[in-house]
Formats: sequence, C-alpha cells, structure tokens
Amino acid sequence: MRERLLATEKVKSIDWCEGRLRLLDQRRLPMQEIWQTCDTAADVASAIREMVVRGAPAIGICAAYGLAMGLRTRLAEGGDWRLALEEDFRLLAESRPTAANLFWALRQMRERLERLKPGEDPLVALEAQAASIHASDREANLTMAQFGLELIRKHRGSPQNLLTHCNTGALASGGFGTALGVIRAAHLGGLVECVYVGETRPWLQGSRLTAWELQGEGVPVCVHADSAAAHLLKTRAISWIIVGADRIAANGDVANKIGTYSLAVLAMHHGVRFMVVASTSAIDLTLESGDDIPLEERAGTELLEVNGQRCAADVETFNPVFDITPADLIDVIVTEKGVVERPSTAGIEALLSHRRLH
Ligand SMILES: CSC[C@H]1O[C@H](OP(=O)(O)O)[C@H](O)[C@@H]1O
Repeated sequence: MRERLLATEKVKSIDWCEGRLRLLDQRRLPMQEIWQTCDTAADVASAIREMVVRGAPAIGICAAYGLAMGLRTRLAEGGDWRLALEEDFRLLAESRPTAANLFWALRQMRERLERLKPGEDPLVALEAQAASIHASDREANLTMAQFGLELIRKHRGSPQNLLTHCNTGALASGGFGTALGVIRAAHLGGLVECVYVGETRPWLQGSRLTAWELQGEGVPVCVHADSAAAHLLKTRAISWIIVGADRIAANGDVANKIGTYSLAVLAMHHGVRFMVVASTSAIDLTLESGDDIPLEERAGTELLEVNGQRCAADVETFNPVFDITPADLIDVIVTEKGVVERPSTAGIEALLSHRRLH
C-alpha cells in the first residue's frame, strides 16, 4: 500500500528550495493555484496567521522552515544571533494558538540549536532539521494511512461510506494527509463507496480543499452542508467518521475543527465508528484534558463575509474555529506509533512508551 500511495501523490502545498519557502495559497483554492514566496520568519508567521497555509502539521513544518530563514537573517545581521532569533521564535509561536504541531516543531528546532557542536554551522543544522520535520511528517502519514486502512478493513471488508470534516490532506500536512491519508488508502484498497465531506464553515476547508484533493484522484466525494450531518447520518449508511486533530490532551480529548464535537455526538447516537488520525507530535502531555487546550477564535468578519458579501453589519459573533471532542466519544486514535482504542490517559501513555495495553 505504501508504494500505491506514493504513486498517487499529486498535491504539494509546501516547497522549500534553496533557502526559500513557497506556499500554495490555500485561500485561493480550488479556483486559483497561486504560490506565495516567504523569505523571512515574519513572512511565514503572517502566512500561518492569514491561513495562506493551514492544517496543524503543515503549520509546524512551515514554522520550522521559517525559523531556518530567520536564522539566516540574524547571522547576516551580525551580533548575538541567538538572542535575535528569540524574536523569530516568538513571532512564529504567536501565529496561531491551537495546533500542537506548531509548538512541537519550534521545540525541535530549539533543541537542535542546543545540540550544536563547536564549529558546527547553525544554518546547515536548522535547515536540515526543518527538512527532517517535513520528511518525517510525510512518512508518518504513510504509516497512519496503513494503520487506518486495516481498522476499516477489519470492521468491514466491503466498499462503504466514510465521512470526514475540514481538510486533513496533503494541503494540511507534509504529504498525503492524516485522516485524508487513511481515506486515500481506503480508496486504493477498494473500501470506499463515497466520501462525504462537510463544507466546514466558515473557511470551507471541506468543500474547497478536501473535495478538490479527492476529485483530483478520482475518489467519489459528496459535499454536504455542516448542518446536514445529522440528517445524513440518519438517512445514509455511514460506517466511519474520520477526522484529524490539532491537539490531543493526555487523556485523549481532541481539539479539532469546529463541528468535530457535534459529529462525534452524532456518531455515538447513530452507531457510527469515530476515528481520529494524528501523529504523536499532536499529543500534548502537559495538558491533562481538553479543557486546557487553547481554542482559537477568529474575526467575526470571517463568519459574516461570504463571497465578498456581508451577511450582517455590526453584529456580535461567536467564531471559535476549534472545539473539543471528549475521549469517550472517540473509538480509536491512529498515530504513526500505533493505535489507541477507546483512548484514555493510560492508553496514550502506553502508546508513547510503546507498551501494549492488552
Ligand atoms: C492534518 S490535521 C489539520 C487540522 O487543521 C485544521 O484546522 P485549520 O484548517 O484551521 O488549520 C483542522 O482542524 C484539521 O483537522
């Protein structure tokens, strides 16, 4: 399956070439494929904040490259580059608050700097570390795709309807995607009748990005309004809801795109299995439960403007872009290190220490 997935790879949203980062502007997809060039850490922080690039793993990868570019600038300025680089760490860390991968990637870069040997070129070291974060995310997605495929096959070995939310594909990661990587593998394995995709208001990551990725690979896809999910689960036979994660607390609670929590409640009510797919870089053991995960709220204008039309003026808005799905609503969390059925603190600990629970 690994080779078959590699053969299908079409979408690439992050391009690192000769010390410069180019990003496929996801705000313009699917109607326009426009690439934006970032030359500095500030450019990358802005691209993350403005959603040029989005998706927890992709945000972490870009922050790593942004820090490498920041170091190049600081070295050219002369003086105490370590002190000056702290500004770049801060800019990138403040770009968005929820995705654990952002802070995990920045920590990886900081630890690489702390391991510098006397005489070692810091720029070479950081650029290599950023490339390694990118490559290992892509590799983790290939591994998770196969783990997820086996869970789907074990549950039912025939073509079935799957439902996903937001975009967790190649656009949101270093390649192939997390939840969408599992769905890609299920399609290649002949187990997909149709993939139902929620539009994912207000940024429409589902109807704009996921539908575009799946259509491009001939995967049967059906877009529905977020508010249609309950009726869809009541009237059509959906076997799995498969989503990504921006941050997973120590007890298995999951922060993900707004609307994920309601899908998990609906899954429980309708007897649909609920799978979360995320690499262990999304797990934040410093947080006991999902109650501690910072949930980003974005400007009300993102809610009130549709296709350039204002829906209402000067009205109060409630626009959190993430919510928390409690672990007891999740059947399984798939990571690159293995799967955790009925996630719990003990299950997460066993996964990370490679201990088998049963
Ligand atoms: C591969 S997980 C991507 C994750 O990020 C999305 O949020 P956003 O588009 O706001 O960055 C969504 O929560 C996805 O599950």
